[in-house]
Amino acid sequence: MNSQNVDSGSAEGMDERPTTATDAGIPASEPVVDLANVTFGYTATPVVEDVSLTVEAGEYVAVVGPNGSGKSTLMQLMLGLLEPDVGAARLFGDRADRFDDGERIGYVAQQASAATGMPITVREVVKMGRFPHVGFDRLPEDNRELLDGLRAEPLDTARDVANAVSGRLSSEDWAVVDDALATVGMSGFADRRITELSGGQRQRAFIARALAGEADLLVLDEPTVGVDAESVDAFYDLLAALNAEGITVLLIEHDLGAVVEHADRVVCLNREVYFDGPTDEFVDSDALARAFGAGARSLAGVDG
Ligand SMILES: Nc1ncnc2c1ncn2[C@@H]1O[C@H](COP(=O)(O)OP(=O)(O)OP(=O)(O)O)[C@@H](O)[C@H]1O
Repeated sequence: MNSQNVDSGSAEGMDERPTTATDAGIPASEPVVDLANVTFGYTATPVVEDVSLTVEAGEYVAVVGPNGSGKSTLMQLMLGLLEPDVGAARLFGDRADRFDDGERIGYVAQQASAATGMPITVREVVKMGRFPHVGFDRLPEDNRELLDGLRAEPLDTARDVANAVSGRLSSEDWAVVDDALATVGMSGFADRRITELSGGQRQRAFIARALAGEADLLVLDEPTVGVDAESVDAFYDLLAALNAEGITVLLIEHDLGAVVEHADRVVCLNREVYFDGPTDEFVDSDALARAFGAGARSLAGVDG
């Protein structure tokens, strides 16, 4: 285990995170994302055409492409938020549009949209990550087991039932919340309002929410737009540490310099896939110029 706390180097909170696809309950052969010949258009004209790609558990994949090239649309197809006109999209082995295990996915939006109108504290944001895990689902399905629990450990079992009925977080849930805050280096900001944070801190709080939800896929849509350069570096260090723990990272990124530095694999899109492969091969290929047009000369300086 080598997770990092961005601020202090602590590895708290990551000990129980699955490290392999098999540990995570996913058959090793089951891709996290699987698109087969997917075509989609909002109108009769496709904005994503004949895209086939798979993302395996533990990968760090960046999707790049010019403005309007279909990146967000592709992400929505991957997550089952849009249905392909042609082809098939699968998520953790299920049809993406029928996938109902949402807590497995942590979504971090552009910070501009994440920032709006949330006068709640960081801890409250992170706590939301636990909501799918609380409630009746946590109680034993078998009544006999519940009765046995009441006999053997009446106080603990009664408290579990009360928590389930009220949807309250248990002390274990709060420990997960605190661990997630520590992992992203935000323990000291737990009681700060989310509106009173810098862009980079806010994005780390949203990552903590995903960790508290025990997500094993992180989907990030241009997460560092508007975040200052130093915080951007810390943010990517955090993503790398989480990926090293086995979390699959799927990143839409505008900043090609960051992609080249951090992602293992690049999918370069402009309606169709222009390139899909290891980042160093992308750097050496002509995919960038073809997808972005003749003006795209420098990886670090391209305005996607
Ligand atoms: N809800 C929608 N209804 C109709 N057209 C849409 C919708 N969303 C996106 N489009 C169009 O689909 C195309 C692809 O858009 P998309 O947002 O997927 O691209 P993108 O690569 O994410 O762009 P950007 O980098 O600017 O965020 C664009 O031409 C866009 O105008």
